[in-house]
Amino acid sequence: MPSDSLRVGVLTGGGDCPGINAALRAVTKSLTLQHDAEVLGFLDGFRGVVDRNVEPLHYRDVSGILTRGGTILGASNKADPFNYLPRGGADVSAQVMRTYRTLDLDALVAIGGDGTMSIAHRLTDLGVDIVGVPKTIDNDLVGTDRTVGFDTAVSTATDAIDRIHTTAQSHHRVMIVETMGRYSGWIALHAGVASGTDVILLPEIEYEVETVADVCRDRERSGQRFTIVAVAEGARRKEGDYVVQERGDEYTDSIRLGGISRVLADQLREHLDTSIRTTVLGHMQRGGSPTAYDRTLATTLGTRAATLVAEGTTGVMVAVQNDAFTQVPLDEIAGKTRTVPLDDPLIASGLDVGTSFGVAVSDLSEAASHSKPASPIQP
Ligand SMILES: Nc1ncnc2c1ncn2[C@@H]1O[C@H](COP(=O)(O)OP(=O)(O)OP(=O)(O)O)[C@@H](O)[C@H]1O
Ligand SMILES: O=P(O)(O)OC[C@H]1O[C@](O)(CO)[C@@H](O)[C@@H]1O
Ligand SMILES: [Mg+2]
Repeated sequence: MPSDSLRVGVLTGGGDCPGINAALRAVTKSLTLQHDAEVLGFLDGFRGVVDRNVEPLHYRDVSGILTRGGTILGASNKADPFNYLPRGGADVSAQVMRTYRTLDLDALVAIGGDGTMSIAHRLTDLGVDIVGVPKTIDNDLVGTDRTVGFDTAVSTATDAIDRIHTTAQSHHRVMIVETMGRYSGWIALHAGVASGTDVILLPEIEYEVETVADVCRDRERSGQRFTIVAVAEGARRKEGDYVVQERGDEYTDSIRLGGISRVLADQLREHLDTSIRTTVLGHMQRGGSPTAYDRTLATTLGTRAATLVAEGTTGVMVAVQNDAFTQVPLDEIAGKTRTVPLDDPLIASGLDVGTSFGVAVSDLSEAASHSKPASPIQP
């Protein structure tokens, strides 16, 4: 169906998060209002591209979704066209190319996380013109300081830990709160510092059980008869393994992390008589209305993606670096994970206010001085 006007497909890949709808609204409104483009929305991420399950997106379709969590298009984290799980892991990228050409698309906007950007990069090599928009509560995409959804997840986790605080205090307990984030500890670090937790355990710093137990004991001795621990789902004890909730080809990465809070509780019980309770925040962190920050970030990144598509700059992801907006080539992002660097200023500030990161401060300072830039993690 040839057409003179710009035709752009848009999809939302990977796990959902607050602010995706705000980005979708920005992309669609900007393309239709400023560039007179036609916008087509694929349903359920790349699944919709493979199955050609697509709907036109008009201005009115994205009116009123700025504040709404989730994604009106639906998402899938099992629809990698190069390893298409609904068809036993087959390579169905040729089907993606057929859809792209049959619909006569000029470009595709992919709103997603690291997995989506890796797929986008491979499709770029096949001739698809793609612009990525970074979203994920995990904040683990390289090339951008912030991803849409992270700020809201941190707010939700902070609010939850604040609530845990009062019951911990009343019952003189050790309370362990488990956050999401896969192999990076951004949510635990930010929510932990924001809520003043006593211990923050990150995937980037393998913890020592004895050090965590010492913090609880020292607090009790000094009259503070409760301790709050924020633990990222990807955290593990020194020389220990990741705690995996489920394994299977149907899961992203073949591994679904989860359960470290209960493992840690059992480890601490070997050292403490104190009552210990655990809370897994889980998918609650992915829900709710986006914060003002996530709404403005999504709107800025979404409109910039539309502008890039209109001027023909593709093969990039829009990004924010040092408070300035920019774009990064997809080949610099694909297959990488942005972990928390040990010299992150928030770790230093946490240490300054007496927060433990589960290891001796001297060990941490030593490691920070040798810390390398973020690199891909092979679990
Ligand atoms: N390095 C990679 N290269 C190619 N495909 C990948 C890679 N990492 C993940 N994928 C695939 O990308 C798809 C989406 O990945 P994932 O579920 O991680 O979503 P995402 O876009 O990264 O968003 P989020 O991490 O926020 O959920 C999955 O099908 C996954 O198998
Ligand atoms: O949607 P699922 O398969 O439960 O995935 C959960 C994972 O997705 C995320 O919510 C976002 O990547 C991670 O923090 C978490 O480990
Ligand atoms: Mg991912």
